[in-house]
Amino acid sequence: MSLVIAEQVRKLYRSGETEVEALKGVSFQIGAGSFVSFVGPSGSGKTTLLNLIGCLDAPTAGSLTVAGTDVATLNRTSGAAFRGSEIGFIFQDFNLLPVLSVYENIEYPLLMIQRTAETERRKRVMALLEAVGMTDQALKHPDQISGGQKQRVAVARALVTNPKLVLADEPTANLDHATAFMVINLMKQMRDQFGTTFVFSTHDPRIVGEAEVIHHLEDGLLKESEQKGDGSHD
Ligand SMILES: Nc1ncnc2c1ncn2[C@@H]1O[C@H](COP(=O)(O)OP(=O)(O)OP(=O)(O)O)[C@@H](O)[C@H]1O
Repeated sequence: MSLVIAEQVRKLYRSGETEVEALKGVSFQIGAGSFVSFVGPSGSGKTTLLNLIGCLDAPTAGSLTVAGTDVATLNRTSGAAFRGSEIGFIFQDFNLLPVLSVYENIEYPLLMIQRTAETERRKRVMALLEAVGMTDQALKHPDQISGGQKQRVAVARALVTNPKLVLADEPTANLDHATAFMVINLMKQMRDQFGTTFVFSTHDPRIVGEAEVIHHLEDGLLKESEQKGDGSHD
């Protein structure tokens, strides 16, 4: 079953007289429960594509379906509700709130987006803290933990709403190689444990090999797609 279906997706940015065609017609499908990477040089369109899949922006042409919803049918309000229930986000600069503890950062989407009751919130946050190995750091604040630990917290926060899809734009850009490798493998473990589909972008050839499906973007076009092994998992 495909969670994301893109057909001839184009994105044109206009500012004044200038036009940039960031995506020039890309087609692909992302299977539910898969671990996928978009790789390509700077300016190839990775962020643009992840923003479209994340319903943060709309395609100029073509069709894009995410979790059964044609993203063109979403407006500002329904788009926000859709993202809140179906999609988790991980960012390269972690985006943790400095005034909140590790526990509160993970809990935040449940309060702000899903308005979950307290007992259920506690249950979910504790389970995610455990899953990402951060239980003993729960009361610390972001400035008291390492970059790798911050990204672990961000992975937990992305998963706490139980989304079908987690999107990570260059999640390892601010991490050294060993830590980058650990974070990517944590994401893979989370896919195994929760069945969540993970899609990340990178231009780091050292970690891209960890993905099971690799889409190569170049100048707004999909040049090649590789599937490693049989793509199946338990
Ligand atoms: N908001 C925007 N307005 C105008 N042009 C844009 C905008 N966002 C991106 N672009 C252009 O679209 C193209 C693709 O950019 P995009 O950020 O998607 O690439 P990328 O592969 O993510 O690059 P990087 O690895 O450097 O983040 C580039 O030419 C970029 O300058």
